[in-house]
Amino acid sequence: MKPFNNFIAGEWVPGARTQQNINPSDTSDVIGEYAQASTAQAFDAVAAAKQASGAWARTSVQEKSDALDFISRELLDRREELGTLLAREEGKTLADGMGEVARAAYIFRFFAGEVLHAGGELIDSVRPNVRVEVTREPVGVVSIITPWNFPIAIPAWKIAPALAFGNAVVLKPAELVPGSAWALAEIISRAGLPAGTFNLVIGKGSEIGPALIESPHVDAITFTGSVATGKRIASQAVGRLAKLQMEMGGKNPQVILDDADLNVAVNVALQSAFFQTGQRCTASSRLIVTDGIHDRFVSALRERMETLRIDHALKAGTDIGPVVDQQQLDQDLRYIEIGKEEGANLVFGGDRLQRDTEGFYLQPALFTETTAEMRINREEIFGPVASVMRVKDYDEAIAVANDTPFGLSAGIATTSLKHADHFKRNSQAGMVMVNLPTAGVDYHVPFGGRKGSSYGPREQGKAAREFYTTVKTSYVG
Ligand SMILES: NC(=O)C1=CN([C@@H]2O[C@H](COP(=O)(O)OP(=O)(O)OC[C@H]3O[C@@H](n4cnc5c(N)ncnc54)[C@H](OP(=O)(O)O)[C@@H]3O)[C@@H](O)[C@H]2O)C=CC1
Ligand SMILES: O=C(O)CCC(=O)C(=O)O
Repeated sequence: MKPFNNFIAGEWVPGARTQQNINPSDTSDVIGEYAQASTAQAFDAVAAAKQASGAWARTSVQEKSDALDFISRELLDRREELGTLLAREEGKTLADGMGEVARAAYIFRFFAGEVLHAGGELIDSVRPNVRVEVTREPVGVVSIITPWNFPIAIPAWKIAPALAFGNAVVLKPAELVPGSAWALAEIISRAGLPAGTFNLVIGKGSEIGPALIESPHVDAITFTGSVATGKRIASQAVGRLAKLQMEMGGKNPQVILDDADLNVAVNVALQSAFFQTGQRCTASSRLIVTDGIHDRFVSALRERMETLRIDHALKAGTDIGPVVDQQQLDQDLRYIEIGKEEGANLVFGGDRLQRDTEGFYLQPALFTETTAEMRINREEIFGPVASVMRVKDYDEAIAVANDTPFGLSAGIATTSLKHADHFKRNSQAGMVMVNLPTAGVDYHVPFGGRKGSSYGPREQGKAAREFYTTVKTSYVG
């Protein structure tokens, strides 16, 4: 099998070794051999980006916009092929894989437009005969470190604005899912960028990550992943004052009030907690339900859970694919045991499932009679495991919802305008959903959270400009 190589300084470069990319729906299916970059190669990629950054920054906005548009079109044209690859390597369903590729395409299209809107401000000075210009310049070299759960959308929503605003890039995708990132890199390699503007290094974060964080040539680091890795990266980057943006975990609440439409409530809970195997930082794992609807809600949710088809990600009719790998499956099963030991009532699921192919299949699990202090309600599991907390009224619901070290996304199911409005204003989360799942966001508006979930400027939409540019104020006499 011919390996898929790194892309450094405009060349496809073999790594120090290779690693197999395995399908979590069928562990006998090897998707490909992917290069593993050495530390020296990671430094080479940073050096190449440093060298190229000036040329790309000076490239006309028309050429920048055309390049991003080219990438967008090809992603859209190939959404089925790339969606299949994504579903094969990550385990989300084909529909979700194709949806994610389309989302990546629309992100590139959005930033192809943003390139043309970049501009500054002309402001009257407080002094006579002086003019003030506020402009934005590229930050320089951006290291992009991404997780496995959105193998093409997350790289896209970091690469597209980085390039749109004139930066050079080094991408390090999660080692579990190099295929989608490689395919995206291959498209970018044909988009007409000067050599070195975009670089891909595939490999283990603990080995090549430090080069992308500690090199003095790296001006900014954008990371999505776990809190533990985020904190490690922050401590390495802040010492040399690199610009930093981090999206990390969540423990997102979904509030269900007595006055909710039961169907809506069950749909949002089912979607947010279990679809895409609960492997979304925006998934809701804490279902906070008021007393008057509690029993009806639990029984209706349970009934719907029984109908879910957990199977091979590429099989027609599959609702939920496998967990991404053995390590994540072990973590999910461990938390299910912890929940039981803590005295929570496992009303449905939680079992390992056997299917026609050998994969990491897990029946989504629902706990009831849980309390806010339980570890299953405080720690991010990142799997299809949700717990119901019974509360007496809205006031208790919002207090419980906010009682978490995280603050990414929060949802409420209600028909009360008063409660919906109060929740929007008082939820301590970066994103609030009313009668919608906590997961599944638009690509053209700000994305990010508060507290332990996020650090640094927001991602996506117009807000992305803040991280990928630096402001200059010029005074002209
Ligand atoms: N808030 C958000 O937007 C999101 C948050 N997440 C969170 O991410 C976690 C799951 O993703 P996962 O990929 O396991 O997260 P990790 O934090 O383990 O990994 C994220 C990325 O960081 C890399 N990495 C690991 N160690 C280092 C290091 N020392 N230096 C530099 N890079 C490093 C990883 O590489 P490698 O793969 O090679 O280890 C990977 O590319 C969950 O906790 C989830 O909540 C996930 C998606 C979105
Ligand atoms: O919910 C979404 O659409 C995005 C979620 C996300 O970025 C994540 O889970 O990593």
